[in-house]
Amino acid sequence: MSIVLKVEHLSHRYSSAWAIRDINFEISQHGVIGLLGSNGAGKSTTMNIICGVLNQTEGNVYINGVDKKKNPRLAKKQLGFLPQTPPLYADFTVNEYLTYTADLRFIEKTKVKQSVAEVMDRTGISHFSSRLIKNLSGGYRQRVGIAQAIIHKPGIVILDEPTNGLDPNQIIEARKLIREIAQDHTILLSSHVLSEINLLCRDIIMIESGRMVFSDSMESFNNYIQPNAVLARMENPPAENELMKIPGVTKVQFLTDKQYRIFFHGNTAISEAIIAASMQHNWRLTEISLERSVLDDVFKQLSQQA
Ligand SMILES: Nc1ncnc2c1ncn2[C@@H]1O[C@H](COP(=O)(O)OP(=O)(O)OP(=O)(O)O)[C@@H](O)[C@H]1O
Repeated sequence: MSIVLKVEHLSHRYSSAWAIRDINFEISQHGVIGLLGSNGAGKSTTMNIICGVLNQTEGNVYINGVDKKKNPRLAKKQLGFLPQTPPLYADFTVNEYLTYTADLRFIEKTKVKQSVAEVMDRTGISHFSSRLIKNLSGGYRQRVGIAQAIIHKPGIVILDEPTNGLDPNQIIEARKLIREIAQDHTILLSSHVLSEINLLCRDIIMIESGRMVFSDSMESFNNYIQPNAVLARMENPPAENELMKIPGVTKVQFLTDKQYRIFFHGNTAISEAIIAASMQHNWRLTEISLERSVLDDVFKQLSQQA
């Protein structure tokens, strides 16, 4: 299987401080790969280097086998990029902007019109072709941003926090579009939200404080990370101190007057204990599920296991 993106011993230093140190990974097939890390972990720095916006201090990036340092123009031809702030021109119409980006991407003059029409269709923005970008909603602007990233049909598409700042409906639409695009592109997508990566990605690369702390399939990540909270709903809800009496429970958070996040320590049979207590005291438990998405705890677990 051919390797679409290879990152080798990548490090970067801004003035005196290192932002990333010795990042290594390979991506070799279609689908979405998640780059997870908290704010300031080094996601944008890594992506900006891969895309040629920033030159690394150390290490190498190969796109479809092409060394980005030695042959940047050829490497960048095979890559599409949506930075955290989409590079849109507010006073252009969608059609004008995409025609301009087609030109920047060296699409042959005779094929520009067709490429713009195709990409607008692909990203669901054809009906806004003549609208000024400044008059589009956030969700549609993001679609235009994704359209410019795939107009030249690159092998790999880099999306830096693509759902950040969108409202819940726009997030659902953006995820749907990303899944569709992933059918014939490899996508590297960054986020600081674990549930986002969990929903969209096949594989996960996790960085923290500039270091890579995990790289494997989403499935192994979920098996590796021990759950440490339970989400529960009770129709006859007990007081916090009643729940704290269950062995292993360390903290109780009220989400609504009937819903709780119950943190526990080292006991995966906690659900059984909560169910038993609910039966005994008639709390009328109607929903219960294990939660793995509290990012700070994930980092803590990974650094303890490293
Ligand atoms: N231009 C810069 N000059 C100096 N330091 C920088 C610069 N850009 C980023 N940094 C620092 O490098 C580290 C990594 O930042 P980076 O933006 O790559 O993280 P991130 O994971 O993308 O975070 P966020 O999700 O907040 O964008 C941070 O400590 C940040 O403060």
